[in-house]
Amino acid sequence: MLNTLYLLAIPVLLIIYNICGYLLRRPGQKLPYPPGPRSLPIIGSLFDVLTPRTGLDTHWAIYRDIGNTYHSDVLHIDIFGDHTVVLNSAKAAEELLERRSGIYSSRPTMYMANESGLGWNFGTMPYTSWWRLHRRTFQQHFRSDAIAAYHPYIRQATSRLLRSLSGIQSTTMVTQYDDLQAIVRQHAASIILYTTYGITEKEDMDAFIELVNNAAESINATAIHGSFLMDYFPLLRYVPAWFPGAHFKRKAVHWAQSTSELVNKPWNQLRASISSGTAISCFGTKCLQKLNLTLNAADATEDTSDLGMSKAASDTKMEEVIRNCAGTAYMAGADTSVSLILISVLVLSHHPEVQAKAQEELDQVLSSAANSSQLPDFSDRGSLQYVEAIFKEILRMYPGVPLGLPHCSIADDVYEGYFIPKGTTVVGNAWTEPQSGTPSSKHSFNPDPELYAFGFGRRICPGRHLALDTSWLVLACILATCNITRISSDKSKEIDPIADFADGLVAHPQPFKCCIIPRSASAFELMKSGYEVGVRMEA
Ligand code: HEM
Repeated sequence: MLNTLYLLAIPVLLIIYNICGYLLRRPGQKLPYPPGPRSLPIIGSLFDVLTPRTGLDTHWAIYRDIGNTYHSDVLHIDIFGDHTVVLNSAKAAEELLERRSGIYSSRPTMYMANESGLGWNFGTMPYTSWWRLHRRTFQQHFRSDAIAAYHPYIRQATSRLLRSLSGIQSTTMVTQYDDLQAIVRQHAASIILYTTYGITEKEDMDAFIELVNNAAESINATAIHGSFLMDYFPLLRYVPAWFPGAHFKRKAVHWAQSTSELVNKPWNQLRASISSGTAISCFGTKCLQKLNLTLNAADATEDTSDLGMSKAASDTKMEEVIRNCAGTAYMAGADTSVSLILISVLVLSHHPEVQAKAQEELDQVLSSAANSSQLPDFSDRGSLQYVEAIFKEILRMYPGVPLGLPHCSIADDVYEGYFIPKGTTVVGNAWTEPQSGTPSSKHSFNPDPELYAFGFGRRICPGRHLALDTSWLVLACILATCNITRISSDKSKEIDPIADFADGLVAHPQPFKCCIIPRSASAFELMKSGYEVGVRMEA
């Protein structure tokens, strides 16, 4: 009975919602919306977006294909009166999200993410002074020059990754996806936990890796606009979790538990280590130290005026900002670099000729360095142009967060004669670059994929310097020491690196197998010793 009532309520709410939307439409709106699927009464283009074509369809591939159908790089999708504009070209994304960033830097209200307790994650916040305060606090410590201070730890973590890969190699020829994924996850999480909270203890690390793996599911599932009906019907958030059919609410309650633990547990641990005098210098300690210095200084200059409250009240708020930034970094950094490294391994396994050419370059550059038989280091990066080209090409062909986080317009706008109303969700689709060729077919890039894989304008990923340094070093070290091959006896089950990705905010390849084999006995030794032998200091 309750189920029937619930099902009847949905169309009634839809009709009221659409009538309100129609009545509220601005009279001046004469220009057409950008091209897109025909909008049916009430539901709009819902079926064009939802229709599963194969079990492996992803939102970014669907958007790209709809764009091809309508021969337009700017698409308009209307679902239940909610406007989404998808930008399927660098040109359109650059014009709207970069040049007109004054209009397009907000976020749509992410109802399901908020219900899942993600309101503290500043990636989900609209363009307000509260967001600006978070962004400024975060950026100061994740700039390119600030990241260089973490290079010694990134080398250590890369040594651990190589050692684990060499361990797999000694026990079995075939690298199973689960083993590879576990090694890469451990690597990414250890770097972000160290840089953010100064966490180095193995037991702590393991518990926190498990925590972020559970919590990352929430942002992965909720951040693509329209993944949940609640994005179109905010009223659904008032449905109680016990209500029949309200699976989404039960999911949100479950996620809210992990996301709350994620933002609080490592933060409380950092606070405790500061109190006991055992804290390691990291994002959290540096921010808190700066806050204390500012509070104690007579000429305090920390700009908290944005908060619109007294200095005393803003102290507590500032600590909340720092805690939120740390939690956002922890969540954003633990999953994304994993996808980039796994994609790199998968793509390289399909291109032995590219590996051979990169190894030629690496051998040449490393043998001319003062101490031969070394691993590539950050100071070699400028000389490794072919490795750089591979890295950029992988970012271009397989951007790890293809749709980024949704932007939202805060004013009416017109682009190429099309009307984009205020409040439109605007999505830059980075998955539209050609996925043909080999991961080495280019040496110059316009646009630079290092930028476009990381989003746009004022919301561009502020963690990209850490992500790029971390992933580049892994790629260069694996290329220097290993050959990656496909499993020839298992061809029927090979993963097509172009098609087979799981849908969600972060694009993870479907499980695949490969062989990661040391190139020689000395390469095997190097994998086991890592940077511990002959670490070169930064120039
Ligand atoms: C390969 C790894 C990564 C990729 C591909 C990536 C990509 C992205 C993309 C596409 C966005 C959305 C930008 C937009 O709205 O236009 C984003 C946002 C963000 N990323 Fe990353 N990211 C990566 C790693 C990281 C890391 C390691 C951190 C933290 C240290 C981080 C922190 C953030 C934050 C805080 C935001 C939200 C920015 C805001 O809303 O103002 N990301 N990232």
